[in-house]
Amino acid sequence: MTAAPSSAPFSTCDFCDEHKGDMSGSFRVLPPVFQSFGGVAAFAGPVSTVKCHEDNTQVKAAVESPGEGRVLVVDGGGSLRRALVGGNLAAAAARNGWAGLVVDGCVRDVAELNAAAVGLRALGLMPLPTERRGEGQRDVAVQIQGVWVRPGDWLYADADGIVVSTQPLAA
Ligand SMILES: O=C([O-])CC(=O)C(=O)O
Repeated sequence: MTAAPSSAPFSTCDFCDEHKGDMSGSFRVLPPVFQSFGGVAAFAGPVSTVKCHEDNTQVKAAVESPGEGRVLVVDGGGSLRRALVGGNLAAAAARNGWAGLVVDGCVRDVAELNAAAVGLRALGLMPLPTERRGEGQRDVAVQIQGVWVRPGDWLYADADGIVVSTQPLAA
């Protein structure tokens, strides 16, 4: 049993203790390449996805729509060349009830991100924004750092890491 941070209602370490023998693929762990931004340290919820490449049109549309406690997983292909989320989109995500965002790509406006009441993980900071060309896909299965994540999966992020499950996990 691992002590959870006082504010987190769950522990990814505890989930891993319980599910480390899972060979079904139902329980997955993302590689430890994400940095934590955003004003909420731990977050969880059902997954919605965006798949895009250096174009955040669909990310903007998603965070400007009701989040209903979900986590937006953005497959940006790991690109370090453009920021897919900045202060405005993080604030919109918080305002519209998204629990958090996991971005396989970069973000910008670090001070504004950290002031937003939303969880956020991303590969790093990059001040250059995208060009919005209207491209990208919504709610398709994506691969994040080689791990499949599907709309309707459950995602849990805390200070130790990020896990994904086809079923909600009991804290
Ligand atoms: O609008 C963008 O492309 C990203 C950004 O800077 C913001 O969210 O504030």
